[in-house]
Formats: sequence, structure tokens, C-alpha cells
Amino acid sequence: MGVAVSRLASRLFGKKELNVMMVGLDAAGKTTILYRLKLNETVTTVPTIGANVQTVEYRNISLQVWDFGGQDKIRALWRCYLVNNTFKVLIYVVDSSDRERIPEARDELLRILQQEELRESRVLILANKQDVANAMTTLEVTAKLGLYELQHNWYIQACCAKTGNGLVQGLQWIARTN
Ligand SMILES: Nc1nc2c(ncn2[C@@H]2O[C@H](COP(=O)(O)OP(=O)(O)OP(=O)(O)O)[C@@H](O)[C@H]2O)c(=O)[nH]1
Ligand SMILES: [Mg+2]
Repeated sequence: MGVAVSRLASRLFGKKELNVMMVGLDAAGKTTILYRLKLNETVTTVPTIGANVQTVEYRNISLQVWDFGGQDKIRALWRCYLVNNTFKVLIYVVDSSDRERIPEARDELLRILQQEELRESRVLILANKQDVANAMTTLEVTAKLGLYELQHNWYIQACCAKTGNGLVQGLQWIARTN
């Protein structure tokens, strides 16, 4: 009885906790996004080795965001973390100003989404660096990543980690779908 009451109370008044995996190619802007969400500041970053984990509060959701390093040699680590952790949401960050590496971004997205542990996960694609002149639009990123071929529930949002533009809309989608 006591347990049921406390469960009901936490459902009504408590925060829902959500584990979020954030990946993408190196220099896509993941760590900049993480600290923009957490501190509302632009931090100076160095390439992430391993992962940064921060809790980001949004409305009634407490998101535990895992920001993984995206360098080629350490991408295998993304999959290792799937073994012991459940991520209901995958955030995939793309550098929209980097046309040359968009095929590589697509390959890595498809590779991570092949993982059985992410079969039910929602996927938020953040088309970052929209402040850069001639950045790809969400339409262009959608086509080049082949998003319409995905089986997952996905959503794409344009953003700029340096100003924070677009990030709240991304969080809104997460809140709506969880
Ligand atoms: N112009 C612009 N630069 C950005 C934006 N977001 C990030 N950057 C820059 O991109 C570079 C890489 O950013 P990081 O956040 O370190 O990238 P990352 O994805 O965490 O990289 P790894 O940790 O190596 O995987 C930094 O110089 C950032 O200042 C953005 O929206 N616009
Ligand atoms: Mg980083």
C-alpha cells in the first residue's frame, strides 16, 4: 500500500527520469550543446575522451544526458555503454556546416541504430551550427542522412549551440514523446 502511494505521488508530483544518449561525429558540437542545456552558457570545449554526464531539467523531466566522444577511434565505446544502460532517447548531433562529412555521419547513425538495445528508442537529430553561413537546412540534412528510411520514431531540429537557438524545441519533442 505504502509503496503504491509513494509511486502514485512520484508520478503526480515527481520528475520523470530519462536516460539520453548523445552521439555524433567529433566536433559536431555535442559537448557545447550539453553545457548550453545545463548552464545556458557557451563553454570552451576539448575533444571528449569517454563521456560527460549531466542532468538537465526540463519541465517535469529530469534528463540524464550522456555526451560521448565522437572521434573515430573511440566510437566503439558508444556501443559498449548500451550493454548496461537503457537509453529511451538518442540525440544524434550533426555539424550542418560540414557537407564533406555528412556521408560519414549517416553511416555512423545507421550503425548505432542497428543496435538491438536502441530498437525502441526515439531519435532526435540536432542539425547544429545553423549560424555558419551556408549551413545545410533540416531538409538537406534529412535527405543526406536518409531519415525517411529509418524505422525509428525520429524528429529533426535545427539548432545553434552557441546561441541556444532550437534546443528548447528539441527538448519539447522529447517531452511530448515520453
Ligand atoms: N559556429 C558554431 N560552432 C559550434 C557550434 N557548436 C559547437 N561549435 C564549435 O564546434 C567545435 C566542437 O565542439 P564540441 O562541442 O567540442 O564538439 P563535440 O561534438 O563534443 O566533439 P567530440 O567531443 O570530439 O566528439 C568547438 O569549437 C565549438 O565551439 C555552433 O552551433 N556553431
Ligand atoms: Mg565532446
